[in-house]
Amino acid sequence: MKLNFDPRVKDACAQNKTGTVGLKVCKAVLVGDVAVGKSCLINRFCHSVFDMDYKATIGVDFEVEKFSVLSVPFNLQIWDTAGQERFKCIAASYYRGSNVVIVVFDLSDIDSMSHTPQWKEDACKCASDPHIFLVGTKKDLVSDAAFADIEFEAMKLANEINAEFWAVSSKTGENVREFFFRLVSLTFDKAILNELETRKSPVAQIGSNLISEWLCL
Ligand SMILES: Nc1nc2c(ncn2[C@@H]2O[C@H](COP(=O)(O)OP(=O)(O)OP(=O)(O)O)[C@@H](O)[C@H]2O)c(=O)[nH]1
Repeated sequence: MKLNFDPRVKDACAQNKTGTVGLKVCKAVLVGDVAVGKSCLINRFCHSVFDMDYKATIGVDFEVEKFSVLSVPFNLQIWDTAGQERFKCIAASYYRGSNVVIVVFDLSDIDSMSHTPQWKEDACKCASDPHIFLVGTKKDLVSDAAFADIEFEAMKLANEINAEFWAVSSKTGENVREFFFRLVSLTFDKAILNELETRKSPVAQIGSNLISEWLCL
């Protein structure tokens, strides 16, 4: 899959012979109703597996995927939260500092889509200017005709909550890698552009360390 990067980001990375652009870390959090398929989406991407049996997430789970993007190391932290009401408080304490909020719903359960604006609002309260994705799962369960209607509604909703819409299936793997690679390229771009911005500003320097490095952006 071909990833598109901002030309300034490409230049900065191409000139990074001395490794001055260090490790970038991105925190992504998945939120959404019970059993919409959050854990399956992560397991499909991180471990290439799919399990038909439902095992509820207790509180939160966590995975790290390591990439090299344009020769710069990039770690994607993926936080899987529980959809069950009784774990909501625990899960919410892990939203803090997220760079990406992935609001998940089940394409075969329209109710789960109607709850996504609330999930988004709760998660974004503690996130830091995050990219927002609206992800419809279980695409394999809906017919093409039904999908066309749901897609129309989902795009409208995505527009309202400032999100990018993706439809995926963790069962077949459709769009899963494409979705995560898109997420990685967007957040990598943003991290590098932030760093370039910070470098331009003399007040942003503490001794010889850049604030962005100090903050691990
Ligand atoms: N057919 C189909 N089933 C799926 C898909 N993704 C998940 N499922 C099923 O949906 C059920 C719930 O999936 P999970 O990933 O555990 O859901 P969750 O959102 O993490 O649930 P909580 O941990 O309770 O919040 C499981 O039985 C999965 O096998 C999919 O793409 N297609």
